[in-house]
Amino acid sequence: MTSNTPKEHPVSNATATAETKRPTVRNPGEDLPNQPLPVMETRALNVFYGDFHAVHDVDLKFGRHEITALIGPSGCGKSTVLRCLNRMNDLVPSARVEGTVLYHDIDVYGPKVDPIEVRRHIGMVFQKANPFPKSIYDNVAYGPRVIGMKVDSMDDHVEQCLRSAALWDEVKDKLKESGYSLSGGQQQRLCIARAIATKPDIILMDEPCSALDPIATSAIEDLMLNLREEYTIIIVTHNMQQAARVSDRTAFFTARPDETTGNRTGLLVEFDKTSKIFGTPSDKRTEDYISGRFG
Ligand SMILES: Nc1ncnc2c1ncn2[C@@H]1O[C@H](COP(=O)(O)OP(=O)(O)OP(=O)(O)O)[C@@H](O)[C@H]1O
Repeated sequence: MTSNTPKEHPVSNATATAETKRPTVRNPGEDLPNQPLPVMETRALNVFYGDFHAVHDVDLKFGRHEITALIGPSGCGKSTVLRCLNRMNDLVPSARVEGTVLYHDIDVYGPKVDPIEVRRHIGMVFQKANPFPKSIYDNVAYGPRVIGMKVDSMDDHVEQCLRSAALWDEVKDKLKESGYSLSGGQQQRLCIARAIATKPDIILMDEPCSALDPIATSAIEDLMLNLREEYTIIIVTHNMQQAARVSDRTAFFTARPDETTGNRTGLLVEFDKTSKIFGTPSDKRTEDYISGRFG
């Protein structure tokens, strides 16, 4: 991210050595500070598509090495908020962002910030697995090569990324085969390996399991809990059980219709520890949603 960007940002994957990794994976919500120690933050985030006000005044803090789930009914702006975090909305011509998005106190929409660099630090995994039409090996090696990332051995790096994505044992004998030859769940893990290959700090996941069966979903959820030891993860999910199973904190959004136009603008209702949101939410709208009375 231009000269403003710290070269060695504090939670860089590159600095996570074997000694600094925690020996066991903690359970979601375990050992959680009351307030997140934010890696990323939105302040009064508003998003418009043309004249349509899609998201209103979102203030959120995403804690380091935590999984934050964004939940809420369809159209409340979860994906829109997620895409603002790594400037993916720049690719939508009608999209306009107001407010502030901070990454390690750097304004990601600042005039000197390069969106490509933002996306290098803040990777993304999409709803539908989208491997490149390349070999399994090249899917992982592509990003590091394109950005000229220095690695001692690309073979070792590819292996490490595939191991981190819990895919190595299944593909180590067919690295030259196409990424398309894998099952849907394996393709999604390949996309996760690809996302971490450029050593991001944060991984955004937009409904990463919605196209997967329960077994593949379970594998991705286990993987997320492991990845959280090194990365900060922000996930959009429609699956409330999934949010409850994997996330440390949950943000519940809803959509409020405009009285004159009827357009529905998304807003953040409540953000708290996941155990609180699913146990004793503070807002009736959250309670209605998680108990299935609405949405
Ligand atoms: N590219 C776009 N152009 C115009 N409007 C958009 C665009 N993307 C999203 N919207 C609108 O913005 C609002 C929020 O959409 P968004 O996809 O962020 O919600 P969501 O909560 O993620 O929904 P879902 O759960 O159905 O995926 C919706 O009204 C949607 O129609």
